[in-house]
Amino acid sequence: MESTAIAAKIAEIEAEMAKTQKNKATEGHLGLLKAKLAKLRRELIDATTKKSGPAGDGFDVTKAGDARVGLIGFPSVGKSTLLSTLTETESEAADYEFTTLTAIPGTLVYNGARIQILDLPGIIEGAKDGKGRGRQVIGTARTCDVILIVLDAAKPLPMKKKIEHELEGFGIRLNKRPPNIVVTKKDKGGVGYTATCDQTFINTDVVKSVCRELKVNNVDIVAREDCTVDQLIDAIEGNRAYIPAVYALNKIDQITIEELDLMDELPSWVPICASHRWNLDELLELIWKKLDMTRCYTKPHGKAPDYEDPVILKHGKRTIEDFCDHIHKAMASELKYALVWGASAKHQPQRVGKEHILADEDIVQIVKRS
Ligand SMILES: Nc1nc2c(ncn2[C@@H]2O[C@H](COP(=O)(O)OP(=O)(O)OP(=O)(O)O)[C@@H](O)[C@H]2O)c(=O)[nH]1
Ligand SMILES: [K+]
Ligand SMILES: [Mg+2]
Repeated sequence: MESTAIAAKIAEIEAEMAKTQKNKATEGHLGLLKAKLAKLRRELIDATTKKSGPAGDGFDVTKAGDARVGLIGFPSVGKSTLLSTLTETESEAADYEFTTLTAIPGTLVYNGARIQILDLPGIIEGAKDGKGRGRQVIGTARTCDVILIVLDAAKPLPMKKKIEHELEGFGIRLNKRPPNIVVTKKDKGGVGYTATCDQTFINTDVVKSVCRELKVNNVDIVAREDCTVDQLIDAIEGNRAYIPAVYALNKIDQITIEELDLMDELPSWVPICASHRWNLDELLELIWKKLDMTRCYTKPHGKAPDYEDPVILKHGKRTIEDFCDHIHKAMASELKYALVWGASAKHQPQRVGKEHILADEDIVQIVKRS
């Protein structure tokens, strides 16, 4: 199917879902519609990727530094103003929509880490289905370690919902973890389903019809937590990007204190004013927390630790071996043991091997085999 035909079909199903009341009797039908949607969206993503090659997935900007943060939002919410404020890069800002037409990278050094910030064109409703440069923007969002959703503080909620809908439709899951469902595809034997705990939303019938709709005919599925149909579909599809998100509510200079007080309550939200540099410290702190990176300081034998230039380790890659790999390729194979001072050490220093997991701000001395 052509992209536009797929997009039309998607809109049709979304309309039917909106019309369908949510209750026990319609659960199966809704599950089926969700599976249909997932399949169409997969086709749509494939159509984009195949037509324009690998770069067509997003903008052609090389990843640089220790992490990438992308600015996503409707036009004119202040993304470019924010990029220019946070980094040395100047990205044109103006009071008309679609000022920014491509991805503009800037760099920020925070806690010794080099963070690439990507200013992106504004997205609009229907972006995931090919409107404007939306699909390219969302494709780029998939490559980010944190997505910074920029909203206008004057009307944040409807915008937030719409943007989340666009990102979700492209397989991005914000501030969520992958569901605990084990999916094992196989060559024959049909659909097998078991659950290790009580299930509120799914059962054998639901699993079978969802699999049929997704054209996954031979598979074993084990649900290891109480999961929704959406989570089931995500687990079967398997190409979801689980990315932490921060919501920046920009232009708080234009709202009242009372309105501001209400917003402070929401998790992952930071009210800011990019043009006056208000509250950017809190924003960066939250981004840093969501990036979940570990700083480790090297300590050459007989010298003080180097606090200026930490080794930055990413989430899930924080062993001594990862630390060695960061310094140079052969280091891990030359390692005899390491001495570690800090939160991960049982005593100061602790002598550890390759598998030891480091904590933020640990100090590491590598001892090589002679
Ligand atoms: N009052 C106020 N205006 C702001 C703030 N931040 C940005 N603006 C203004 O909002 C307008 C849009 O800003 P941009 O930075 O171009 O917004 P954008 O999101 O990059 O827009 P597009 O690239 O067109 O999607 C400009 O006139 C900015 O000066 C803010 O914190 N407060
Ligand atoms: K603008
Ligand atoms: Mg812009």
